[in-house]
Amino acid sequence: MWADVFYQLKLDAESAHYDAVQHSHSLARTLAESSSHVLRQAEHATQLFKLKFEETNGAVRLPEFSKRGGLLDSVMPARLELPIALIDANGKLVDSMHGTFPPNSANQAFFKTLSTTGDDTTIVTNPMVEPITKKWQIQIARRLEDKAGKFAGAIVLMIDPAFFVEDYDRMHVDEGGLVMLISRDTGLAIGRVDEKLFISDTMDFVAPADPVSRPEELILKTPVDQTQRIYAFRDMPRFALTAVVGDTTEHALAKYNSQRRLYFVVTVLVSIVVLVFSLLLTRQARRLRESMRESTEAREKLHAAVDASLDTLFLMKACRTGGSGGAIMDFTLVDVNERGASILGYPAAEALGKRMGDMLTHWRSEGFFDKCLAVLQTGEPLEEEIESTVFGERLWLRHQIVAIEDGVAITARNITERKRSELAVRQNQAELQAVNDASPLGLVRADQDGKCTYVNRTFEAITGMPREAALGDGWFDAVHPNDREMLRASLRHLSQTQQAFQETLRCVHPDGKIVWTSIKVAPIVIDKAITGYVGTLDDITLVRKSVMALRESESRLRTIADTLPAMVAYIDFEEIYRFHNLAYEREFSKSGLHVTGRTILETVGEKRYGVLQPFIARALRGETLTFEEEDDGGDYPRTYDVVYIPQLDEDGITVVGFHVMRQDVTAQKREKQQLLRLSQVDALTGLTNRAGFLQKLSETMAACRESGGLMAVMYLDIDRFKPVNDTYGHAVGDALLKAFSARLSNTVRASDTVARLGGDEFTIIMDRISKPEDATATAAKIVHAMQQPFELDGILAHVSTSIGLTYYRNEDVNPAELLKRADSLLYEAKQAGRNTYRSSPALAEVRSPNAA
Ligand SMILES: Nc1nc2c(ncn2[C@@H]2O[C@H](COP(=O)(O)OP(=O)(O)OP(=O)(O)O)[C@@H](O)[C@H]2O)c(=O)[nH]1
Repeated sequence: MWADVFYQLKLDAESAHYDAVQHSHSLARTLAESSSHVLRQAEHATQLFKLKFEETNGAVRLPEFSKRGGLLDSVMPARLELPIALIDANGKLVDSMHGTFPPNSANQAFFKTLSTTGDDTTIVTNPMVEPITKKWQIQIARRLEDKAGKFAGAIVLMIDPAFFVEDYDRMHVDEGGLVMLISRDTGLAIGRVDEKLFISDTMDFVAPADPVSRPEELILKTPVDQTQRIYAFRDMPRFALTAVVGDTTEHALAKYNSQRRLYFVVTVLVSIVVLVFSLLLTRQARRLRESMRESTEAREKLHAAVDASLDTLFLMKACRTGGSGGAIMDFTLVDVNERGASILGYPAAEALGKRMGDMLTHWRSEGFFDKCLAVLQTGEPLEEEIESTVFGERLWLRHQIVAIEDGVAITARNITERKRSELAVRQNQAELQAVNDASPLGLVRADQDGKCTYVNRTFEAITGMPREAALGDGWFDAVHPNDREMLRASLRHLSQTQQAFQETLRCVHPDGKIVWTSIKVAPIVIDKAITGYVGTLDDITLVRKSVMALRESESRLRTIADTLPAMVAYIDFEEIYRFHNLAYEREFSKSGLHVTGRTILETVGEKRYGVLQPFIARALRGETLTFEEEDDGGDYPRTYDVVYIPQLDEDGITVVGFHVMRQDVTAQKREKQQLLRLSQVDALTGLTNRAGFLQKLSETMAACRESGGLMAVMYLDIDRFKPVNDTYGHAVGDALLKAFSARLSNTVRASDTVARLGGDEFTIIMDRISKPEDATATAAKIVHAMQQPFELDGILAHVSTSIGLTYYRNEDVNPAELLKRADSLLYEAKQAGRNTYRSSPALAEVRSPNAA
């Protein structure tokens, strides 16, 4: 359609163009004729002048010729005031009007031609620029002769070409149309567009675009203005001019363009309509194809489904005696799937059209025919599961018989497997029943409302309630009245939380016997909803008795343990307190601790645990041990006697924990230390006695060995003490001993140990002396101090002392030997006359001023 439209438009365009050319050509012809007419009239005017000139023998003049109503006015309107000139035979300007002419034209070509040729013709020049007025002019000149026929001059008439194109209104040129005269020889052109006159000396044009069909058309090489036009021309051969008229393309093709727009609008509308219809048709066609494809697919699927179906499918039509209306004697197979055909033992194609009675041996004996007949006659479909013999094998079949038009459709499925599974399930259920009944636990199942749906034999035995009585809400009656509310509350809580619970409750037999049971109930949850409950019931009467006995035993044990003053605890292998008595609780509850369940480390803290850990490790290795634990964590330091006794497992080997017995012995220890201290003090003088001295000596020697320091030991004896005793009595002797002791203590350093070994013998331990001279100086000081008399209750006693002084520094000597060494030196001092000291020569020889 579009091709036709374009083709038609092409034809119309050509036709419109042709018409435009013809129209322009017609106007050009009019212009050419009009212009030729004017030029001819001008020629005619010159001829009239010539005639008049010759008639008047050269007397006629221009004003007379050009006057209104004169000769010129008869051929050319005088009002045009055409420039006109009269030139004599010498070329000299005789007269002129309405224009400026050269005074002499003898040298001009037209004059020479006219003067030399004898023809009575006009010379019409190409348009040219008039030298004086500078206007375009066409000059028309004619030879004048005298009576003798000799050249007498020339009449010259000038016509402005604008005159030809100004009068274009007669040509009905439309707005924007162009009217133009072109000089074929010079290319000079004058034209007009609307009111605007234009002159060009370069107007050029080419041959028509289609010289065959439109020979009148003309193409301008250089456009006159911006307007597109269709030009046509008409030659004026006599005057070497060409008349050109151009109609605007817009105007010339207006009708065509309007028609083209109409074509387009109509074509577009038609196209849209066609397109819409096409789309609708395409969509309909696609839907049709789709539905056909779906229908084909559905049919194929149905066939495939029927073929692949586990069901056998038979379509049968009634086979009657004597044609339609007769009694049905059998059914004829009209359609069957592959599975059905295989049961019949024929390929499907062969089986079609055969009677069922001929193909199935049990057709009538197993009642199939009668059933089909009944369905066909009553219209009631039949669905049942039957056991049948197929190819000698007993199979379970589920079949459905539905009436169709004058026949029946049978679908049958082999459900032997399912039937066997059901049997197996029933078998399993029976076994499960037996297992349930054999279970030592009572089992109860309830629906979502808590109504009992099942109990096993054990439940009956435990509760003394028969199954029938337990069903529904009956099972609650088996529970002791005091425990029923608790059970109901637990079931309510379970229904809200879906969390299983376990409770201990009592059951009451009809004879009043109480059975303690542990009941555990769990919900059956499907898709987050409770669909029922399962509970187990365990007879714990015996266990409970044992537990009660155990609790009683434990209680007794606790009572005993709590009455003990000692702290008693049991700690397991993980070092966690599992048991402790009241004393233990008192001890640790002071710091706010609850010990049971905590580890030893958590209970006693890191510091004490560091001390205890080695003992704990030994106990857990199976060692029974006793140790003394010092605790300085309280208000005052305390001492405990601790016993760890490991606890062995039943195998007698594995240590599972240990018992702790912890007793505060702080008071006993303090008493013991007091006794010890007293046993080492001399009763008379209050100084350290021999035992205390020997212990102190041993300790000081050990410290010296360790530090490498120097120590000194002095052995003193009072000189001539016996006479004091003898003279003044024993009491004075005692007083002297005390005074001696006091003076001795005052003479030495506070850190030195002064001891009385017995009688009048004393010792001094000088710990950590820097050099031997310190000790000898002290010995000398003592000797000197004791030379002073002692005033004893009015008695003045004069005694002195002798000293044996020895040293010790990391030697292999025991305390007794060291003391002996000092004693020997004392002896030496005595031997030396008393009142002096003797020291170990090995270390230093220091003598007092009185020393011998
Ligand atoms: N009053 C009193 N006398 C005591 C005590 N113990 C011992 N004696 C006496 O002290 C005397 C010690 O005598 P000696 O050291 O042998 O005699 P001495 O007179 O000091 O002689 P020298 O040591 O050789 O100068 C004895 O007579 C003892 O009976 C005591 O506890 N009190």
